[in-house]
Amino acid sequence: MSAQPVILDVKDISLSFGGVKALTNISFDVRQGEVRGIIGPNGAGKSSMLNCINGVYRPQQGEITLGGRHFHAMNPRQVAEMGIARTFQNLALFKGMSVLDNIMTGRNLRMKTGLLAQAFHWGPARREEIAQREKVEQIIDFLEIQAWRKTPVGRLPYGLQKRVDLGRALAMEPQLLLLDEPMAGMNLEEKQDMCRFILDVNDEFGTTIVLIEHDMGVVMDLCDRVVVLDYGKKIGDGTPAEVRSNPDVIAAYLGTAH
Ligand SMILES: Nc1ncnc2c1ncn2[C@@H]1O[C@H](COP(=O)(O)OP(=O)(O)OP(=O)(O)O)[C@@H](O)[C@H]1O
Repeated sequence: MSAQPVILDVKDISLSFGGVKALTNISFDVRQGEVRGIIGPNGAGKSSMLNCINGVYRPQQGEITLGGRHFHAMNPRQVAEMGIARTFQNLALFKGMSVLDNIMTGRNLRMKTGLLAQAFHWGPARREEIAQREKVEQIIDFLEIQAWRKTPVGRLPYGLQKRVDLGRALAMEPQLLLLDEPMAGMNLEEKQDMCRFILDVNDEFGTTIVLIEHDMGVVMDLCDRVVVLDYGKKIGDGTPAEVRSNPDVIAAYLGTAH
């Protein structure tokens, strides 16, 4: 793993909301093809970190280097065009729309024909839609959700909705996938399924993954390397075995209810 190039380099990022320091001088890197975890107790700054990477928050200090390009802050559109997709802690799906249509929304950025041509199903737009549909069907097969293709997402159990959200992100064919607590709120079986899909995405598509997780056990099973945050500061960084035996990490986790 250490031979792989760094594709995302986070340097000295600080972010405050008024008087609250959400992140203080955070630096870490992500290597191509790895599963990188960000863990930490409640309010540690995990979501804030992800939101700096995907351009939702603008840090007051620091720099992010992505694929060799330096940014102080990015906008979400730029981020998507650079091949970063994310899933959300609170699902961002269209509940009344089918599984298929929800995943199709992830293809928008890849559509070449204009909206007007799409609306009228003109020749090239029609052909493009068929090609896009094929890609979406592949993702549906991959995630084993064929049986619910036409079901409105709002009617599915939570674990399956999370899988559809992953499908929407995969439809963007990302280089880097950011997962915000992909296992939160799931029962044990749903968690095991999601773990398997995350590892399969990493394995079969070679997608680099950064994931936020509360549950130490999950991270230990999934991640190649882990960053540990506590009160906005980095207190650990290394392999799961290294961070698990780090006294600062142990203290931070023993000091909370996790
Ligand atoms: N938009 C915001 N406005 C004000 N304060 C914020 C905002 N977003 C985050 N914070 C604060 O920044 C700190 C870090 O929050 P963040 O959500 O990043 O932590 P987290 O590790 O993701 O927590 P959790 O595990 O509970 O999701 C917290 O003190 C939080 O209250």
